Amino acid sequence: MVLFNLGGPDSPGAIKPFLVNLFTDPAILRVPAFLRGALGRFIAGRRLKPATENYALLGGRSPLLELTRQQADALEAALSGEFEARCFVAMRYWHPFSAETVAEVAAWEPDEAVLLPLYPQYSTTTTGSSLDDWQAACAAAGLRVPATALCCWHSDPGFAASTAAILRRAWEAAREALAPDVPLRILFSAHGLPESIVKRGDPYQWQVERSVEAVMARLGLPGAEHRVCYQSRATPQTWIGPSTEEAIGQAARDRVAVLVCPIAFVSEHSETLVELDMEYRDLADKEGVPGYFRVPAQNADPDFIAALAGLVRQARDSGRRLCSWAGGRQCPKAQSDCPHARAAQASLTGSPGGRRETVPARRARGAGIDRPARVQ
Ligand SMILES: C=CC1=C(C)c2cc3[nH]c(cc4nc(cc5[nH]c(cc1n2)c(C)c5CCC(=O)O)C(CCC(=O)O)=C4C)c(C)c3C=C
Ligand SMILES: [Fe+2]
Ligand SMILES: [Fe+2]
Repeated sequence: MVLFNLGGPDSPGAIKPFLVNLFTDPAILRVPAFLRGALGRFIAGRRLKPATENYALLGGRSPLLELTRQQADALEAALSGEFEARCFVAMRYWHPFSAETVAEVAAWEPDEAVLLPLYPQYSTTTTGSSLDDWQAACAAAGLRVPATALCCWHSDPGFAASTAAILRRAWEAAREALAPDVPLRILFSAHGLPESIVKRGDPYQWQVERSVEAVMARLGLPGAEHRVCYQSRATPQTWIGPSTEEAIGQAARDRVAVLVCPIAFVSEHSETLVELDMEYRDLADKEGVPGYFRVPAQNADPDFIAALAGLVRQARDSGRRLCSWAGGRQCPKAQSDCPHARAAQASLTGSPGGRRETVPARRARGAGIDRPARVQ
């Protein structure tokens, strides 16, 4: 298995190159290639001060890698009795980059790979970018291994149930802390996206809404009031809304307390620990919201890890059905399975799928896993 996430700086000196990597990604900065380098570095420079201040509050570094490694270890342990599996981590904008992880994977010589982006909802800016990067790193290293990518698991029952259980515990703690006559509203806060990206067909917002429905259906609190909102606007363009700040302002006007539940992040990092726990809490105090509570991210919660293990089992049983967002079409609502389970199969496996081929079989026909060139 390979778990993908965005990555975060591991020291104050890493913040600038991390931001440059992020803002020069063509999936994030959609301008002609000849402009992207200079413009991306300019935007990264503008973001450096606030990002540095945020990471300083976390000791100068992001906890994301450590928490993702804990998830990887827990997932490996959860599947250990069933098949020989190792779980690797690849980050998009800071170490370990895909190229580094491809080298590790190649050295282990697996029969097959399950690619599991730790983004429940598909966005071209996250899952799409990570899988493209992985594919490019595999091609550069000559790694050919049958791979299944789990691209959209926004409504997976295990994900929804484990999230609902964590939310339920937080709801009960919040209710105990509040006076009985103060209403409590759940704010599902997802990372925002520029509106233009959604208009061009990115299914992320639609999938966020499906996740919220799936969690609410399992929460066991009929009538609990909830809203969806979007945080972490990082550029001056129009982003999808309402923003989490607006939702907090509305809660103040409605005189209701809020329980903020991250719905697009499955680990703690700067956008939960700083933005949600510090900035938005301060805003809620300032606006006079009668109570502010936050649902913890899943991290290595055992039920969540069991859900990931279920996804991996499903992927292995699927006959290597690949799922990749190709062509910018919206997920058709009627389709319960992932709607873009087509084109990437050939590109990731080098074959149109079908029976799994083992490492010895590939070697026998001279097409074994090539050892990658030295990784930078
Ligand atoms: C145009 C900019 C950005 C888009 C689009 C975007 C989408 C997006 N991001 C996540 C999850 C994470 N983002 C993280 C950090 C981060 N993201 C942006 C910008 C965009 N993200 C910036 C500039 C940063 C750096 C931090 C900062 O400057 O505030 C992180 C990791 C942070 C950490 O502490 O490790 C995650 C995770 C999602 C899910 C998403 C779209 C769906
Ligand atoms: Fe998909
Ligand atoms: Fe982000």
